[in-house]
Amino acid sequence: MLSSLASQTSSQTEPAKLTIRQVLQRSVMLVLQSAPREIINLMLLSLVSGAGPSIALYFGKVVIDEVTRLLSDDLTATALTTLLNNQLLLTAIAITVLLNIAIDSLQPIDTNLVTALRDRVRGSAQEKMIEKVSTFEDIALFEDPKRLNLITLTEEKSLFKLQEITFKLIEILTGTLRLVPSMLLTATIAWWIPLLLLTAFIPTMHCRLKHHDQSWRVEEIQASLSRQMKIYAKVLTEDGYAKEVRLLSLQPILLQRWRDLFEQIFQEMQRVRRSGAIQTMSWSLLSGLGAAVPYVFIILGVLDRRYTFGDLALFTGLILELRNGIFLLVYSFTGLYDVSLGVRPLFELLDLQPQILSGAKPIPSPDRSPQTQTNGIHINNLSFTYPGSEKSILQDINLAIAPGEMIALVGENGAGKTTLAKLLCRLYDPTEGTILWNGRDYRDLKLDELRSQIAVVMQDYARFPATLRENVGWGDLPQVEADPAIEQVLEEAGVAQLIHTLDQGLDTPLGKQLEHGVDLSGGQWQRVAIARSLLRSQAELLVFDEPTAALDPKNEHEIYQIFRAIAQGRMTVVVSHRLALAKLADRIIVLEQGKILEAGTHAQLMENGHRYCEMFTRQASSYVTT
Ligand SMILES: Nc1ncnc2c1ncn2[C@@H]1O[C@H](COP(=O)(O)OP(=O)(O)OP(=O)(O)O)[C@@H](O)[C@H]1O
Repeated sequence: MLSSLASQTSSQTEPAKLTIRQVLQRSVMLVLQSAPREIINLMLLSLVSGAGPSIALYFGKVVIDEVTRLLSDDLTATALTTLLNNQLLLTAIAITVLLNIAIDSLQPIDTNLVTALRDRVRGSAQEKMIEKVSTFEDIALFEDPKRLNLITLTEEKSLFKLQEITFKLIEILTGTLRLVPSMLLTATIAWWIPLLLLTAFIPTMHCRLKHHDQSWRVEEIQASLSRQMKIYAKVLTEDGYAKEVRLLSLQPILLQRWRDLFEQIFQEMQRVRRSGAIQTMSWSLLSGLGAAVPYVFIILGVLDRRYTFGDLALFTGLILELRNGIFLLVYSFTGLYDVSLGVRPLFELLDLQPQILSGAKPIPSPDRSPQTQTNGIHINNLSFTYPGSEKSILQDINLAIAPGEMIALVGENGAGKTTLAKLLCRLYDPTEGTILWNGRDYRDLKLDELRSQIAVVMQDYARFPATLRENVGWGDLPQVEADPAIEQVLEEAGVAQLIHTLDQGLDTPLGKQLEHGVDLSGGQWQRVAIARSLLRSQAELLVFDEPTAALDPKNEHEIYQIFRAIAQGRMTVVVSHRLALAKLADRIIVLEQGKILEAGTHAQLMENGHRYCEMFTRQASSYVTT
């Protein structure tokens, strides 16, 4: 029943597949919002570059006809005088020359605008994507392969394709402006010519659309392969893995896996590309033949003296222009379809709705009435299954944390301790049951208010590639410039000396990724993470998940005292395998396979002689023997 509920809730947030029309509409809106000025300027330019060639062709015909007419008359004056005296010829030449100059000289402006447009659109789409992913409250976004594939497709395809959509739209505009005058002029030769040319392109168009569909389906299917490739590339190239990859000589095997995946993706794409190219080529022959018919028709017309030489130059130029226009439009339209398929993941990602939603109610103050049972945190009948998983991790947990109480969660690896800590921070919601804060359901509370009341040191705490000041100050943003407060928490966490040993003190960049960045030892990083949580002095709940894992036993003891001191008057949950730390707690909760096995003070549990006593005795003896 639990699993069906989990799969039901995860399917509720499945993004609805958007139609190509919806993708196009949203892409156009996004492009217009990102770069309105560039779009207007490009449209004006398209007017000139689109309609210009046909107009130039028409005036070219006027020149040829006028020259032919003049040649058929007996010329008495010199050629130059004849030309200078002929108003029509001069005007037609001037317009043709000016149009050609305009078309050529606008090219650099066009390139400039297109580049600016591309950068703006990419920047704006990327910003939307980063904002969405980073503000998505649901941590499960990073644990669901389908959603991870969506992020990969967006990063690797959509952002590029969105830029292309812009160019395709401009191309379509230019193509249409190019097509309309040439179509009208061609129809003056014979009405069936534009129709014939258009019809001849239909199979090519159909074939290209089908090909794009097939290629995109292959890309979608291969998104998970491409994500695997990224994972291997990451392991091979990032510093977090560098030492062990070298020590274990993993490069050949991982590189081979990367190559195999690349080859698999490449071969499949090649197969689709090859079949698409063959089909499109075959149908292009038909459209080529379609263009030959009107060409022959015009030559016959000139031989029959129905058309002038000017007509011959105009009509052959026009047919070429028309064919190019149709060609451009067909390729732009089918390309537009292709890029819309590629942009779709971006909008699907933007449409994703988190399951963790903020409530509307503020954090309630403790109830001052005597004998109240509501204050503090109450976990009632809580069960939990990770989204997309079938396995129940926590079952029927009932636990109350009184104001000011410190509890320790202990148990074997995989017992569910970290999971319970994450639920207390509302990184997930329980699958069944509730967590109450001063009597009010977590889900009803304003999420930012709730989170501001919690200070956390996670098992996999973040090592921000930022300065020491930021690594601590981001624990409580308003205090990021408050040097005395930052210095004090560094002191409490036992790393005050860092300020003096690092070249730039608090403003020293930490982490080797940063220029002039300094790396810290594992224990120093952990203390910086502890200092970060200590800065959040207003927090009512402290959650420490293995906060001393990287500390040496001598210093660990000093940290225990700090925890005890800062836990005074606040609710504290410590997850630890170090039972000496658990011993400090007011109450110890032993978890086993997702259930509470026993609970009580250290003395009570030792007296019970069950699991905790066993674990403590084993650990104490191993400390003695080592
Ligand atoms: N994001 C996740 N998605 C699915 N299953 C998960 C996820 N995180 C943890 N689990 C599973 O939940 C179970 C409990 O994990 P948890 O980290 O809560 O255990 P723990 O008691 O903290 O263990 P440890 O002492 O090793 O830290 C494990 O079986 C683990 O495989």
